[in-house]
Amino acid sequence: VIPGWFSEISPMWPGEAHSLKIEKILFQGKSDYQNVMVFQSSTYGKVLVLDGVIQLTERDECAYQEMITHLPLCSIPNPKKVLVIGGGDGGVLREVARHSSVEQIDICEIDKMVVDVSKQFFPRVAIGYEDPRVTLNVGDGVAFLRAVPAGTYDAIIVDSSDPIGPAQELFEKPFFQSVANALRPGGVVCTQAESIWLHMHIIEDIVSNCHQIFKGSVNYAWTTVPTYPSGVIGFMLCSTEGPPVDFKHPVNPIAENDGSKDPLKFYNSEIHTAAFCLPSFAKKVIESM
Ligand SMILES: NCCCCCc1nc2ccccc2[nH]1
Repeated sequence: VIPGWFSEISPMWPGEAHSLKIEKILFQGKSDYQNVMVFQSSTYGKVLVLDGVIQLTERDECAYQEMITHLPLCSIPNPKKVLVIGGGDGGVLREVARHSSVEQIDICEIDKMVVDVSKQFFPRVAIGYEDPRVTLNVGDGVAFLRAVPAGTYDAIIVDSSDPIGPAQELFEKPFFQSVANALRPGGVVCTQAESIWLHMHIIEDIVSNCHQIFKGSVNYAWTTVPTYPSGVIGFMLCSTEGPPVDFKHPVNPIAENDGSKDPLKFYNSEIHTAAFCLPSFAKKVIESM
């Protein structure tokens, strides 16, 4: 441990640890589910850490929040009802709210402390909660989805942490099945799907489960987030049987400057299409299934 530095040590990336210089620790707490910490870094703004793993930094959260949201929502013509599982920081809500066709935004986050800490320390991320279309449910996403009537949502975004800790069940087959049930025909899901540099085996399992459950299209996309180990993180994009969804060519363009307080910083239609281009070592696993 280097004094004055935070190192992100986790069994999710053995033998490596991304480090950020700490200016000041702003919050440390333990919720019913995990350790929660916020610190002011010297070059990435404020940083949110759960159980020692960086969830977001002010400097680069735009890449993750914009891509996990607009890859699915720009792939269907007229999203109206959207569900967010996880995403308690509010960043995905901020991005969903940019879509004027959306009428209802439900979110199910298990840890109230994440919501409260984000509102206190990350107001430009938690601004998503201010949209009148948003309903917050504090609880387990697995139970929430079991209670959702079949075919309710046009899109579901699973902004989870990793399969170590409270999000473990969000990577298992029964959960994917409950997501498929909650989507309308031709509805879409986008999930946080790890790193092709670090987690090809986890990705292989996720892609296999998705092919068994989602009878529309199944695609893997990825983006760059400098403060995530390996510098990249990916997304599973799937659609249920019904009107075909071509994830690679957005049908529903989002204005790159939609007049909101914080305009898009990362997503655009070219990077949407590019996100599905994979290096050969990943392509041969993912696209051969
Ligand atoms: N909203 C949570 C995003 C994920 C945060 C935790 C995390 N950090 C990662 C780095 C590389 C691959 C997967 C990762 N998962």
